[in-house]
Amino acid sequence: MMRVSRSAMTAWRSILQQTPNRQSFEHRLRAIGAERYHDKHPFHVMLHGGECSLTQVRAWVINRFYYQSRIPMKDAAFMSRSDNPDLRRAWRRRIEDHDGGIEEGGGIRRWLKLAEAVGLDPDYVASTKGVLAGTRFAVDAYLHFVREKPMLEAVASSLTEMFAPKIHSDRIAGLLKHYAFADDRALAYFRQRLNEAPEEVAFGLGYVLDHADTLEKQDAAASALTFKTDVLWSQLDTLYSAYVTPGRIPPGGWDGHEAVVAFSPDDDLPKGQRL
Ligand SMILES: O=C(O)c1cc(C(=O)O)c2c(n1)C(=O)C(=O)c1cc(C(=O)O)[nH]c1-2
Repeated sequence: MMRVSRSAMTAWRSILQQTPNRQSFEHRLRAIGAERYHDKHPFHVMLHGGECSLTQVRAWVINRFYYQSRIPMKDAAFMSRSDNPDLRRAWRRRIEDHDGGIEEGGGIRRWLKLAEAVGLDPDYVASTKGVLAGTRFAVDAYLHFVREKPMLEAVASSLTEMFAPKIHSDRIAGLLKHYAFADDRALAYFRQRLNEAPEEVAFGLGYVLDHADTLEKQDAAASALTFKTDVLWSQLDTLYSAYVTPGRIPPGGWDGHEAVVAFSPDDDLPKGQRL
């Protein structure tokens, strides 16, 4: 029988440990979403289950706009750091998705259609006045992360999008079922994301799996994705604290009345708590 020395065994074990397995790494990334993605946040459970008052829906639309508005800024920041034309070419459609062309607009304009549908002045929403400080802090942290961290981590932080199609489908179904304002025009943002996100995810995931070629890099990428789940969760925590129980709106936050321009059919419904 061939004898293997203890030192050879140790060397072999360490080689095995340092050789990252692509499949198990992808599994590890997906497990982060299964455990921490914001579909599980109580605010989303309320929103999709028809438990939010219209005021709470409006607060969400106002605050979430801040995230929308910063996404193309973070993508532009990302592109500005890359000297690789192939990477920039693949990435630039993200900016087009959100900004669109002059005539048709993109995701930002579609979000403002949602703002109109819930009876808010879209100019107010676009101004980002009334956005909670906690929302700004969380979203700005994402922007800084993508500006400053290694490219691998910057791409990995976008991978929460792997979990977004399910939340967008659940949201379309939930809003249509429970809220009179919800129609195709109001929900166009989410339907369009269902078309856009899969290609972005395929590219981002491929990039991360290719470039995380050591255990150390895999750990860094997993931490980046975890950080991003925190960014998303924190936005909903601050919203919940301000507009759900006990409804403590901090200084500077939308007061529940400003910029409400149109009576929405949902104003009539005796749903949940109203501010
Ligand atoms: O509705 C959602 O829950 C949700 C989540 C996320 C996400 O997981 O970051 C994005 C979006 N929507 C989205 O619409 C979007 O365009 C988007 C871009 C990104 C990103 O990090 O680059 N995330 C998301």
